[in-house]
Amino acid sequence: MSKEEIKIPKATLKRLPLYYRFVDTLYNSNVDRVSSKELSEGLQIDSATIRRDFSYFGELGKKGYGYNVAYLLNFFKTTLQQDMITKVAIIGVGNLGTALVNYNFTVSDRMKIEAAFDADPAVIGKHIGKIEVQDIERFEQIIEAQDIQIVILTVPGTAAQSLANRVTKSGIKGILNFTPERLTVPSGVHVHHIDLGIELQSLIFFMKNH
Ligand SMILES: NC(=O)c1ccc[n+]([C@@H]2O[C@H](COP(=O)([O-])OP(=O)(O)OC[C@H]3O[C@@H](n4cnc5c(N)ncnc54)[C@H](O)[C@@H]3O)[C@@H](O)[C@H]2O)c1
Repeated sequence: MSKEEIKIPKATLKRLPLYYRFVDTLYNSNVDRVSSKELSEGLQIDSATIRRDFSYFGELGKKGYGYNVAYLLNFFKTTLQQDMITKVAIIGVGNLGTALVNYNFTVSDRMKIEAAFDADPAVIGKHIGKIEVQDIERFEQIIEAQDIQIVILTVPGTAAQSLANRVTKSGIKGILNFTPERLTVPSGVHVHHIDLGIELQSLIFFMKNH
């Protein structure tokens, strides 16, 4: 069966960047091979899950040999389309937005926040590193000119849905939503919701129960 015919579960896809980052670290430390047990210990994901995840991607390793790190790295890189630069815009340059623009994804030099927007005249025109905060009124014009593919929302929850409507109308197909608001978007648009509260809660749960 070809890779295209296999429906890879969302949970597996969400773990891909973790695998990528970990394998990249191994590669940079001159490690040649890694077993699913080592991956499991390093990533704190049980080895059965790792083996199942990897089984969706075909023959990535040999039994008893472990996985070839260079091969894995290349595979994850391609799968994550790391060889294409993904341009990201952020809307809402307050506490969280400023931190994210400053951070600008050290995991990869192929994903970049290239534009930032806000509605507050006190924030518009500010520079955060190389990024100048633009007036949200100019959103459509700028994302088209800069070929932006993903939008991060770090605005108050009350502004999130109307901005999501505007963002999807402009043709953006991916939103990373940090607001507490559950967004309704047209089909074909992907929304990932990040909630530190839920992450913490699940960490506490695992600490208590495992
Ligand atoms: N997901 C998480 O784990 C997490 C953690 C902290 C905060 N948050 C959420 O992230 C969001 C931002 O938090 P914050 O502390 O940075 O808030 P903040 O008030 O510091 O920043 C929000 C920014 O959005 C701007 N804004 C408001 N309406 C806008 C609009 N229509 N268009 C463009 N810009 C607009 C404001 O001018 C402000 O600069 C909130 O929704 C908060 O609940 C999420």
